[in-house]
Amino acid sequence: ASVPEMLMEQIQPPLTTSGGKVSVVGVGQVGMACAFSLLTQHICSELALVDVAADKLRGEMMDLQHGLTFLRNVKIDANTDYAVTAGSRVCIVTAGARQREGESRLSLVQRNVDIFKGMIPQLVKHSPNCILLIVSNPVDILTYVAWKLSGLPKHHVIGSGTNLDSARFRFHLSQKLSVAPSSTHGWIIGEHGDSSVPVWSGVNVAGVRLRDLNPKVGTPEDPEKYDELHKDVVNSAYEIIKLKGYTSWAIGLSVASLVSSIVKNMRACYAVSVAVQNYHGIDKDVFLSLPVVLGENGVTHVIKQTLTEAEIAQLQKSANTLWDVQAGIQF
Ligand SMILES: NC(=O)c1ccc[n+]([C@@H]2O[C@H](COP(=O)([O-])OP(=O)(O)OC[C@H]3O[C@@H](n4cnc5c(N)ncnc54)[C@H](O)[C@@H]3O)[C@@H](O)[C@H]2O)c1
Ligand SMILES: O=C1N[C@](c2ccsc2)(c2cccc(Nc3ccc(F)cc3)n2)CC(O)=C1Sc1ccccc1Cl
Repeated sequence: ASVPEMLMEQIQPPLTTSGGKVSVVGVGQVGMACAFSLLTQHICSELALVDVAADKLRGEMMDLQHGLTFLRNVKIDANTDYAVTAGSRVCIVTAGARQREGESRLSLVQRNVDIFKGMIPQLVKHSPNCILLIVSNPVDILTYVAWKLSGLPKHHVIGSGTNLDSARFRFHLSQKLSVAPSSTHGWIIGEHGDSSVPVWSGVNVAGVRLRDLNPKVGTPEDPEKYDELHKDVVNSAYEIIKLKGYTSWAIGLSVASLVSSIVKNMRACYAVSVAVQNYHGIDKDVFLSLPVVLGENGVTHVIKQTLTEAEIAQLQKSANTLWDVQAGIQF
């Protein structure tokens, strides 16, 4: 008899799949930060990695596997073949071409569309009921592209959107108030990145709105310059790129938080990129960030914020800009 046969008596064959499988496509800086955050926060019971760079892919898989002694047992697998992702609850997409020096957004979009054409149908073929979570940039446009290529219902496709923007905003607010970031609340919505929209009416600590304490909060006339907090969100993104060349830890943690709400059906609220046609007077078929409820079947509710005319105008301007870029895409 073999050692395993002498060691243990099999009662029944163990299942080869679990209910908590998550796949990450793209094992670059962002993808690996997502993977590490998922593992160390015990969010998934299975993790599959995919990339075109076969050696890096295998190296990252082995390196994570060797840390399992210090974690709960997670089945970690990796392959350039998408079959490795079969049965995933969530597929996180961080793969993509990086913007070249001076490259136009449309050019970068088309290069990423061409990458998505080979990726998205494969993910859906192996996990037809998965939630697609797009991180690759430009994230709002690529979330629309992923939805178009996937054939999935819109509420099964989300982009990380302004989840990271909001997290950075809450951090900067926490530093100004000397209160923990988890207790300083503020929602940034709309287009991810330079044109995001801070909803100042909702900025609060323990339900006390800063606008009720000082109506000038968020306006250029504010002597305490709270409006600088939104500028800091954008500036810090550029500063990190200048300092370390990429961003990883905050986006990895923010993505893991989104995945946690989905796989554990927590129904927590996040500002993520969703199909926004017919919300706030937006008539274009685009994806922008709004506060939504995330559960195991994806987006179950959109929170109906009261926005100012200026905020709505910014959303509609972004919707038109994205629609113009989307019109130029060769699917
Ligand atoms: N949404 C956000 O808030 C946010 C924040 C940070 C970064 N990002 C975006 O995340 C993306 C990844 O950033 P990064 O720093 O990890 O880039 P990276 O270059 O380090 O990693 C990209 C990975 O994608 C892989 N890849 C390329 N083509 C592929 C394909 N066809 N199939 C599978 N894998 C493929 C590459 O081999 C590489 O490992 C970028 O688009 C970046 O702009 C988004
Ligand atoms: O923290 C980042 N880093 C990135 C980055 C990561 C690796 S190389 C560049 C970043 C940083 C700064 C600008 C920028 N612009 C951009 C626009 C469209 C694209 F398709 C790709 C990148 N992107 C990618 C990205 O989306 C972020 S969040 C971010 C960016 C700009 C403004 C506000 C926020 Cl919250």
